[in-house]
Parts: sequence; C-alpha cells; structure tokens
Amino acid sequence: MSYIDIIKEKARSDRKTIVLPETNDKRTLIAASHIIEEGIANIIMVGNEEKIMDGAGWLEVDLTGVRVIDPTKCEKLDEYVQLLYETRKHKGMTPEKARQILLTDNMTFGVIMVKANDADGMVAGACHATADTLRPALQILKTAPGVKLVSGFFILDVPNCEYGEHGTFLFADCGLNQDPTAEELAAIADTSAKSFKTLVGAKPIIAMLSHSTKGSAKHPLVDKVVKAVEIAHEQYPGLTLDGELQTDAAIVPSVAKSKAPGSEVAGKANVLIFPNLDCGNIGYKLVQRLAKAEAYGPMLQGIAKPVNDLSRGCSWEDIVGVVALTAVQAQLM
Ligand SMILES: CC(C)(COP(=O)(O)OP(=O)(O)OC[C@H]1O[C@@H](n2cnc3c(N)ncnc32)[C@H](O)[C@@H]1OP(=O)(O)O)[C@@H](O)C(=O)NCCC(=O)NCCS
Ligand SMILES: CC(=O)OP(=O)(O)O
Repeated sequence: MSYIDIIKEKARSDRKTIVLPETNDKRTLIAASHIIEEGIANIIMVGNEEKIMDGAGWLEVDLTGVRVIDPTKCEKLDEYVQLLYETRKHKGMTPEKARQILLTDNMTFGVIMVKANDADGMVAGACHATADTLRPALQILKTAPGVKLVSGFFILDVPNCEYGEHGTFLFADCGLNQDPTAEELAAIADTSAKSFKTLVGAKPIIAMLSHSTKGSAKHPLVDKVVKAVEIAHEQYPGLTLDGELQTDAAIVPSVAKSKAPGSEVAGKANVLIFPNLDCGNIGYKLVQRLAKAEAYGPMLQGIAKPVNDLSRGCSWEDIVGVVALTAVQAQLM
C-alpha cells in the first residue's frame, strides 16, 4: 500500500468534514467528487450552488453527496459575522466589515466555519497564493495551545528511494516562515517531529540542513543553524536531532560516515529542516518535479485547527491527498 493509501484508509475510519472554498477551480471540483466516491471525508463547498453544479456538469463530475453552502443564503451568517467580529475586533474589525468579508471572501468563510466547529478542517490554495490562503487562518484560528509558531511542511513520498523512511520524508518549512531565527528553526524542528510521528508513524530523525557539515564552512548562515541545533538540544531534549548537516550527509549513509562520523542522525534523517523558505520551497519543488515524488502540502503545523494550503501547481490527486491528511490531522485534535 502506498503512503497516501494508508492515510486515506485512516481518514475513512472516522470520517471528518472538510471545507473546500475554491469552487471555481476545476481541480477542486474533480477532487471533491473523488473524495466523496472514495469515502475519505465529507465535503462542504462554499459558493453559488447553481454555478458549482454547472461547473461539475461541464467537467462531467458527480458532486452528489457534497454539501454546498452559499454565504448569501447561509442561515448561520449572522452567527459567523458575530464570531469574526469578536475574534478580530481588537484589530479594528467591525460587524459591517465582517459581514462584507464573509459575503465576498470564500476563504475566510471557510475558516470561520472551522472556527465555529461546523467543519473539521479546510484545504485551499489551488488558485490563491499561499499568503492569501494562510493569512485568514493565522488571524482567526491562531496557534494551538502551548505553541508559539505555526509552520508549513510537506510530506514527500519519493519513488524507488532507499533514504528516509522508505522514501518518505517531512520537509519544513517550505511554505510559511520566510527567514526563521535560530529559535524559530528549533521550534519548527519540534513541531515537525510531532507531525512526522502522527502522519508517518515512524520515529523522527531530524537533520538541521545547511551548506556546511560540522564546521566545513564558516558564515553567519551556518552560525544560525548551529545555534538552532544548540537551542533544540536545550529546549527539546527528547528529539533525535543533529546539524549542521548538508543534505547528502543527512540522508546518505556512506557520505554520513565520512562527513559526520558518530552522528546519530547523519545518513538516517527522515525530517529535513531547511534554514529558510528559499531553501525549503525550492528544495521540495526540485524533489517533486525531478525525482517525481508525491508532494503533499504545504500543510500547517502548530495551528489550533487544521487548515492546509496547496501549491497553485497542484493536481486534483494532490488535493485528494491533502484532504485525506487534513482529515487525519482533525482526528488527532
Ligand atoms: C503568511 C504571511 C502572509 C503572514 O504575514 P503577513 O501577511 O505580513 O501578516 P502578519 O505578519 O501581520 O500576520 C498576520 C497574523 O498572522 C499571525 N502569524 C503570521 N505568521 C505566523 C506564524 N508563523 N505563526 C503564528 N502566527 C503567525 C500574526 O501574528 C498575525 O496575527 P494578528 O493579526 O492576530 O496579530 C507571511 O508569513 C508570508 O507571506 N509567508 C510566505 C508565504 C509564501 O509565499 N510561501 C511560498 C509559497 S508556499
Ligand atoms: C507551496 C507553493 O509553492 O505554493 P504556490 O506554488 O502556490 O506558490
């Protein structure tokens, strides 16, 4: 069974309700029909029912079983307006603004449904940039209790790969934090370890990546990763974590032997923490496109409820995968 088939099976075992607000996106409509057909999740789509069904008809996809909520006709609109107003009034939100946002922005409408416990999670980003997808989620749902920082990760399932957990890796941060501090990198490592345990089911072995291995290069960029490793050891002593490591030293046993002898991580890493978002976002796309890996994300970790993003380059199959993962995250909350 492939990695994503195992996740779909888990999702089916306790079916959750996921909102898909991007109803003018063809891939989202196709994905919704497959999710219902495969019994992975209950689906709520946000928008005008007639338009959505016209789109489905044109694509010849069957949306029977999908619930459509049109904000303009929604009986809970007043309740949602009040909830958005209460959540954001300290930032200048008014009831009038809240109503206008909810009537015009399906992404925020989806997030407020999650906040109101009328859905267990949301997946979007097929036709919105990450910043526009994640901002309402960060503003309205906020971080989970005890967590300081939300971050974005991908699960990469690399075909014919002997590295990582039989070719499965978690990469972070590939989606949210543009230039994390050393402290933030350590926090990203900690939440990534938890995500890996829950979504992959194996022991996380974490490499803090750099262009240097154990002092082979000197630069402030390297110093940041070295500091992050120190902080991680101090603040999260239970983690199996090492750095700074180059990618080959992190995942290839023979290279690890020569570059980082004695490291309990080098050559075995399955969780890769990138020093900044340039590295993380470029890195995951290279592995996805050149190694033909399945790439699910950017998923959020550390947020109070599951809202996950997609790349605008995603396929409908990627959307199905991220919905299944979102449903599993919701089971665990
Ligand atoms: C997501 C992003 C838009 C947030 O930045 P922003 O628009 O400037 O917004 P702010 O910094 O004002 O943050 C908005 C809210 O989210 C919260 N927030 C932002 N980043 C957060 C994080 N990493 N963890 C927790 N909360 C966060 C802020 O505290 C703020 O809350 P508040 O309004 O209640 O005070 C920004 O981090 C970003 O653009 N990231 C890169 C996204 C991207 O392009 N990725 C590449 C493709 S995947
Ligand atoms: C994850 C990501 O890179 O998203 P997008 O391709 O939409 O910018």
